[in-house]
Amino acid sequence: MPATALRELLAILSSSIDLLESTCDAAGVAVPDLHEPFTPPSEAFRAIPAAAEAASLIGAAALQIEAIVTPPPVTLYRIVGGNFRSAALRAVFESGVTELLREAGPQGMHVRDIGAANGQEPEKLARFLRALATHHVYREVAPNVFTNTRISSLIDTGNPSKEVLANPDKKHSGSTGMSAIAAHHLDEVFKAAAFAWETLDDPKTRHSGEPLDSPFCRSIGKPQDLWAHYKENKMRGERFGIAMQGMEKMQPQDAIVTAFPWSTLPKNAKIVDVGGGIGTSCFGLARHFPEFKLVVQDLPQVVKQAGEIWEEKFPGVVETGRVTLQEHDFFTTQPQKDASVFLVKQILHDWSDPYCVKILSQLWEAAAPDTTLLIMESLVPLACHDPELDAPSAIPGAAAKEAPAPLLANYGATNDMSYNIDMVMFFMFNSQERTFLHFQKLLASAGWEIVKVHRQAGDSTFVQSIEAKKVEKPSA
Ligand SMILES: C[S@@+](CC[C@H](N)C(=O)[O-])C[C@H]1O[C@@H](n2cnc3c(N)ncnc32)[C@H](O)[C@@H]1O
Repeated sequence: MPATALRELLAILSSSIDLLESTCDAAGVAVPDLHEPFTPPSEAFRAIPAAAEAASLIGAAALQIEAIVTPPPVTLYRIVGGNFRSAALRAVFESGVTELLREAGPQGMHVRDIGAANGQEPEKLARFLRALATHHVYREVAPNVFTNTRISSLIDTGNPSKEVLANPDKKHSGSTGMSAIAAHHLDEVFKAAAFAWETLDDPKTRHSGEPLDSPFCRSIGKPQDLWAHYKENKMRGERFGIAMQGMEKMQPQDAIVTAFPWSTLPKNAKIVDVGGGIGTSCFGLARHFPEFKLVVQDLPQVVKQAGEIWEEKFPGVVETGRVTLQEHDFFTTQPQKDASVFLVKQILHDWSDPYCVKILSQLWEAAAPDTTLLIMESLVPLACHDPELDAPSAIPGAAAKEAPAPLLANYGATNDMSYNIDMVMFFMFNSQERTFLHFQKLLASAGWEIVKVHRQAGDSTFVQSIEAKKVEKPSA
């Protein structure tokens, strides 16, 4: 009798669990405990490529088995009801429940006591928490008594619950940034998402790539892009700055250091982080390559925030001139003409193709012949095998590792962060994440040629780095 998909998936599951356990045993690292709070060291196993691959296969196989055996309406409603759970998470998160549960410890806290501390209605809290506990975000350890899990602890600001509740606008200060990115997605992105169909249904905005035709603009009821919105809404703007650090936390620690062979550059190389935000990428570079000259460019209000954060993290480094924080609009002439590397991380995904060409053209004008353009973005994989990337001439690293059949080639929902971010880009900016071939064409149109794609060990990250060199600009 031929093996059924279920049996094939079980075989993948079983051999991958064996491999994960033996690899972790050999390396002396543990497979994380779902009930323990998240800590960065608990992710150590994922730095071992074999363990990371085994974990991806386990997740992909388990989710595919689940899709086969679960009643279809239940699976459908996991999608339909995604926003219901987002709303529940926002309610418990914004009312300081995660911090209260951290302080209560592993025995948990009764919703009555949570309500007494945060002023919320205990019964409503219990309903939200239970819905989330069903997905391992929080845990009901006894009737109406909840604790954090590895997942819910990710959005712990780490600050005392009293401070979080008394001063909610400042609660992300000093956090890892994960709480801020989640809060950003649960707030302005969540609301923008609700207007996706209205934007597509409207013939005036259906085919547009203009930022002001985004679902976000529809959600706030005015033609104002996110950056202008943040100038007006200081809390959201500051939260976004901290959220960018959270973005980094979703990737392997110091992913920037392995994103490119930095040590091949001259000791005093100048790295220009274009649209660098508060300079999150440069934190890692500053730590590992103390002789590099780092320039972080962004809009004025972000540069101001960056100044405060750099002073806190690396006191005095800006005064030494090792790190320059520069106000610069990347649609205008690039002032740095002697860059070894133009680092452009998670910028192009904010803009539709015609805008990206403008940004890339400014960099092309300022680049020396040996300047490297390093773009860090998600290279979105197809959900099936990508035959276009089979060609022997394909650029090294262009093709993502694909999962074996009968798994989805992209490892399914265990690897869906790039699709999440792609949706966010549409909601907020009317822009997108791109496939490798899309990037290749886009860069070529602005005079850049991709020479290599650097992928992280195990490729468990959702941000890859695309190395490109300046070539002749195609004639218009
Ligand atoms: C998604 S964030 C990425 C930040 C940073 N590269 C990172 O990965 O942490 C996009 C950044 O682009 C900046 N930005 C938007 N428009 C800009 C412009 N015209 N010139 C320079 N920076 C801009 C925003 O202020 C924001 O910091």
